[in-house]
Amino acid sequence: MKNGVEVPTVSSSQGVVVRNAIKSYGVGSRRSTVLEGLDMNVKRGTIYGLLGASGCGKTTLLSCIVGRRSFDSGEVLVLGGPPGTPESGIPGPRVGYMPQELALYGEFSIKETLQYFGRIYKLQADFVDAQLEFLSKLLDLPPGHRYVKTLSGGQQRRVSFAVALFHEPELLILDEPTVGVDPLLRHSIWNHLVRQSEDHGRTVIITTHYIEEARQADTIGMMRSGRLLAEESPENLLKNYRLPTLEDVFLKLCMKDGGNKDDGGVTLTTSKEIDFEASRKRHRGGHDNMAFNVSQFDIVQLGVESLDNIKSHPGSLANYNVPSSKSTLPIEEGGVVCLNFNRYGDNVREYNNKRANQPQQMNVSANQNSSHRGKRERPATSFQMKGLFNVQLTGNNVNASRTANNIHTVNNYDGDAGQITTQSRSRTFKMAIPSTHRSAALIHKNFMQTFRNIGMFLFVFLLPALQATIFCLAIGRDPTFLKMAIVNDELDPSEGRVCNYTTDCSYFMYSCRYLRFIDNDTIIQIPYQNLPDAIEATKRGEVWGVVHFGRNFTDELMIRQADGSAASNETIIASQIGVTMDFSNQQISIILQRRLNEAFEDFTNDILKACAYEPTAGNIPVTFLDPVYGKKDSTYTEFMAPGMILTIVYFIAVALTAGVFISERKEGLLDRSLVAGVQMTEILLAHLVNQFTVLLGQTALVFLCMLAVFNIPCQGNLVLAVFITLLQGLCGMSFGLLVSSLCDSEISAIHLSLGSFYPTLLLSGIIWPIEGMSPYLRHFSYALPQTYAIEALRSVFARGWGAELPDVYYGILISTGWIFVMLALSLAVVRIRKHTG
Ligand SMILES: Nc1ncnc2c1ncn2[C@@H]1O[C@H](COP(=O)(O)OP(=O)(O)OP(=O)(O)O)[C@@H](O)[C@H]1O
Repeated sequence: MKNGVEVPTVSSSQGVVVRNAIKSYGVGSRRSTVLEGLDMNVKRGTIYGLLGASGCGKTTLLSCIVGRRSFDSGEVLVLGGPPGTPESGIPGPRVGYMPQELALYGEFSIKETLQYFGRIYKLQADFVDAQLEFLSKLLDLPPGHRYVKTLSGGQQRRVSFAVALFHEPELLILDEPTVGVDPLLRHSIWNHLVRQSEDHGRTVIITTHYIEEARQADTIGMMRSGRLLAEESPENLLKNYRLPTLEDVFLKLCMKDGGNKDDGGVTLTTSKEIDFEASRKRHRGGHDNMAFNVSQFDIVQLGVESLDNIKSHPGSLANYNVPSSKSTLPIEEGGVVCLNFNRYGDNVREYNNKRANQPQQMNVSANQNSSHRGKRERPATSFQMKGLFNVQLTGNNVNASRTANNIHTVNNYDGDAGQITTQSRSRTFKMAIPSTHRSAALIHKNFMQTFRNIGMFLFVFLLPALQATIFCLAIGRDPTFLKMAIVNDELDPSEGRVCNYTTDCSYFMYSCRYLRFIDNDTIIQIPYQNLPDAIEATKRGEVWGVVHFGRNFTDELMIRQADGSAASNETIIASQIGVTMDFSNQQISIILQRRLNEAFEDFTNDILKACAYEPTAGNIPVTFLDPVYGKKDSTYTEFMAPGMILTIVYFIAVALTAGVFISERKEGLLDRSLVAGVQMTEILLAHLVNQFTVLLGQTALVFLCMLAVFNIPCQGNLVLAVFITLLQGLCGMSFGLLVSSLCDSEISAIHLSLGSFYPTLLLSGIIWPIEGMSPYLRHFSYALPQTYAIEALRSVFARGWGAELPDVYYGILISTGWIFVMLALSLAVVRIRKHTG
């Protein structure tokens, strides 16, 4: 017992052992317990049928067995070790997992699907082909070239089943494989499973809703409300309860359980099959003759006394069937004694060092019984270990048991790197070195997925350039063809209100001369007879405003010029051009004001020139000389362009990354890949390669569009500008990953992404200068992932600055910092959710 929890006893015949498993979902008041102290024993080489009503916790249990979730408390040993440790071989090719979801890539053909998993398992091509042929017949699969997405639901489930079977794993975990399969095929599937267990010693755990088909299982676990009501052979269940069908037995058990939940009246079986007592006695007696053999992947704990014996009698290792002279670990038919030092960590290190220096070798070969229809490599189950000695001491007794929690150190063989690494078994973060073949398989798969749907690919690839084009066409240009009412009381009605003017130095019809300088592209002049009508038209929204000239405008303007500062109020009023505007649209009002003022400046310049004066003498004395950076007439488009480039690239990366990961998780593909031994780092790496390649193309097109087509000026180093953009793309990918780790569905991911889109857009200085914000908000804004990056890109574009200046390198540093922060947050969320959901 440990902390009141019974320590699972491991024997060579046990495939899966679960003890006192408790699992809840949710937190606080929403917390609900799904598994309530469940015990389970699955013998090796047998079929275990897990039966139970929908929602009783079968899938939860299986996902904990394959290591995709973890129990709140309790123990699980799979193939001799807790999931996630090298002893269990999970994740890895020793297990074949069929989740409840289809877990298939719709764009792949059946053959490509098996080839992909073949690459993950590093299987040889001829083996994959042979298996495809065999399983096609067995499962009545459609031709291999058929795309998964074009198959019927039942056919897709059979392909999913084939994926779990085809690498011939030691342990098959099948979550409702026979759903949607016709009775004939169900029969042949069960026959196959029986052959697998009987002829090849494979262990099968299968859940099904068809209770009667489970008669072919060796053991049946009847589950209800997170507990096993019975765990027996079908024959015993029928015999013990004297009922004709398993369904009747299950019903009876449920009724009994409903009446008295604490006493189901069912005895659960436990297996304690290795008896080391005799060996222990011999061992205590004389230190000499202790000898025991263990079968494959048994974990043996040795007591302190045993270690003392080993230390004081180096030769006594021979007594554990370890001939020290040959420096070979005890192996019998692929069995391995895995000795774990726990309290004696130093001794382990010392001992391991010694062993490592010796040219010892241990061949660990799993699945000796399994047949091989073709040649294949088994990266995790057939390998050579050099100097692996891992001895655990838990007390004075030699026993054959271990717990998940009291093993703090396990030795891990990295098949690809060819190294044994010591790592913590506790819930600490561990970073695995990506394997080349799995990474290559994932990258290949990602590219196939990307290019298979060419229409979608082109849309995604061209989308940023399309958005950039739309931005340049729609944003920042001056409004044109704005209607203004012109009421000119200088015109003579008797002469038909004709607007004549001269271009010489004469004082004649200045109103018409002024109107001539109004930019016709911006303002359309609509003549009105009188001021009230024009004002009414403005109120009705027919024009943006009224330009009004008094009856004696030219004369009064002359008097005003002549009188200078002595001009009377009446003269000033009579000489003004009265403009009454609809100011409801700020941008339009600003542009109208600017154009009317520019027209007046041009008008005075024209008269002064005609009268042989210096034309600019009439201008206001504030003069803007040549700018240090930028152009005097730079547009709003140029101001916004850097922010738009980064926003487009950032949010496309967010959407793509979040979309890929959420759909992979929802469809069960992530679970299937991870159980197959794929590391999260490899999935990330493959996505990075794929996404980054697309990002490079997208960035090139966006820059081409902005700079070459729409002439947005870039004064600085183009490579630096591209680098900042790519960093923001990576930042977006990291945020997408965080979104996918937080959200269960695409809808919630869209909400979160959109929820972050507008604050980012508004707070990052894309639309409006940061300097316009309150000082407090400005601090917050600068902490966002895009603000400094936008400033940096703007400085490169408009000022031509390099990475040595703070405005630029802050952008680079803060983007990089955010990438790491968001990656770390994603991993933290993934780990928390593994334990809570
Ligand atoms: N991620 C989760 N968060 C909260 N509750 C969950 C989660 N996953 C499962 N549950 C709940 O846990 C209970 C057991 O679910 P589980 O999927 O293990 O049942 P099951 O026996 O496999 O059902 P079925 O036969 O229908 O697949 C159900 O009530 C389910 O709603």
